[in-house]
Amino acid sequence: MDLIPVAEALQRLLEGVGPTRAERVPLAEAGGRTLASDLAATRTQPPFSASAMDGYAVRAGDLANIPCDLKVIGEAPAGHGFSGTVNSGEAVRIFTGAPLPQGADTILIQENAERAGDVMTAKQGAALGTYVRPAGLDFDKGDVLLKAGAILDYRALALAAAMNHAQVSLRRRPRVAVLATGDELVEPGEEPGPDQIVASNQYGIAALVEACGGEARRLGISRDSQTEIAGHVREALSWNADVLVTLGGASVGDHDLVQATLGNEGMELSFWRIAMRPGKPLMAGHLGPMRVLGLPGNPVSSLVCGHLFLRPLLAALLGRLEKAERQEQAILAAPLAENDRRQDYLRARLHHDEAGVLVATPFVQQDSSVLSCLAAADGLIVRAPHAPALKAGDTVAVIRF
Ligand SMILES: Nc1nc2c(c(=O)[nH]1)N[C@H]1C(S)=C(S)[C@@H](COP(=O)(O)OP(=O)(O)OC[C@H]3O[C@@H](n4cnc5c(N)ncnc54)[C@H](O)[C@@H]3O)O[C@H]1N2
Ligand code: MOO
Repeated sequence: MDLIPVAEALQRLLEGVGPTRAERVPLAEAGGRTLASDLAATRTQPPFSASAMDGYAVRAGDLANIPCDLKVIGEAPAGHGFSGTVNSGEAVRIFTGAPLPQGADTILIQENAERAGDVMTAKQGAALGTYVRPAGLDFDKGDVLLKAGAILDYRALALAAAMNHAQVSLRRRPRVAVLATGDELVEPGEEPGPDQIVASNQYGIAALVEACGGEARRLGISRDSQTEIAGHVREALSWNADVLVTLGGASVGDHDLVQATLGNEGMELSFWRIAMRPGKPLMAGHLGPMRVLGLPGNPVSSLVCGHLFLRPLLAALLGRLEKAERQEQAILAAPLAENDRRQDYLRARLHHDEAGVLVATPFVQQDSSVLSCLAAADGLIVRAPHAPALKAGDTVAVIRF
């Protein structure tokens, strides 16, 4: 069977994936989540012309000849506007955030004024409108400032609050069940038998899911038994998982039972085996409404495939605005041999040289079981199938973690 190009696999994976349903969530619980609909301002901000500094509300025309004396006729702290009018020759003591009184058009900061009783001496002039924030400087009622699909990061969250939304309509977090498979695996903290290793991927994938706005549920480790794997698949279905991610058992060995088991459970296979390294045995399908992403067992293969496929799948389920992987150009620090038919993803350190140019240094060790290099890498060098040999100083495409 031919290996499928990465771009085609990604396109097929995302085909027909729509966003999860919307739910109303209190703003305090909305951080990091995704808006389901556009958010418009319910009020104008600032709602009135306001002072941007502590000082005196004056008429700019009164400051034509400096120094000059103005009569202080009242005070306007934030939250308590002055109700009178500032006429020529008058000033109001004002504080940052207070509404600009009627008649005044300019703020003279207190550093440029001297006060004696109810007389203020202006020591410097101020151009018309200085330190006045006009009403609507930030936004007007009805302005759509956050779009459906935007992530409510700390900045967007503050803006939603300023727009006076106590609740927001968000996409339900996609549910992702994560199943590790293999007789050789034990959970971290357990004592492995003589032929066993500690399983790692399920923790990495679950963390990736949470970081991408999903809700992860680790189903534990299934032995290499069709009955046991099937039991976990049903568990994922009864949890109403949007996605089941299986780890391992995806290749061609006698004990690689995941695909066959899923097939017996009714999974429709979308594709299997991708022209990429690591990650060749990646598999995708769906079992009723539940998408299935079968990742290879090698830890680096699982996590690189998670980065390249699971992240965009979660973005699509959340209806997020930015889905495409951003590639950058970097200068190679070491030569690379000609590539074979699989698109290569090489773990690399990235840094900026003295001239500010991005430099990529591939790790010598690229075995797909070596997690330490993945954790130390800043990104991946991407090499197209059959890319020619490169020397140090040549340009490569990179993606950052
Ligand atoms: N004859 C062939 N053999 C293999 C091929 C092939 O095309 N022909 N493909 C190789 C490639 S590429 C990969 S990648 C691996 C992936 O195979 P599986 O997805 O079936 O993974 P396993 O065999 O179950 O495990 C591979 C490796 O990873 C370890 N593993 C599994 N799960 C975990 C986990 N949760 N945490 C940590 N480590 C895990 C497992 O012990 C194995 O060492 O197949 C090649 N073989
Ligand atoms: O594709 Mo496997 O993921 O090379 O190691």
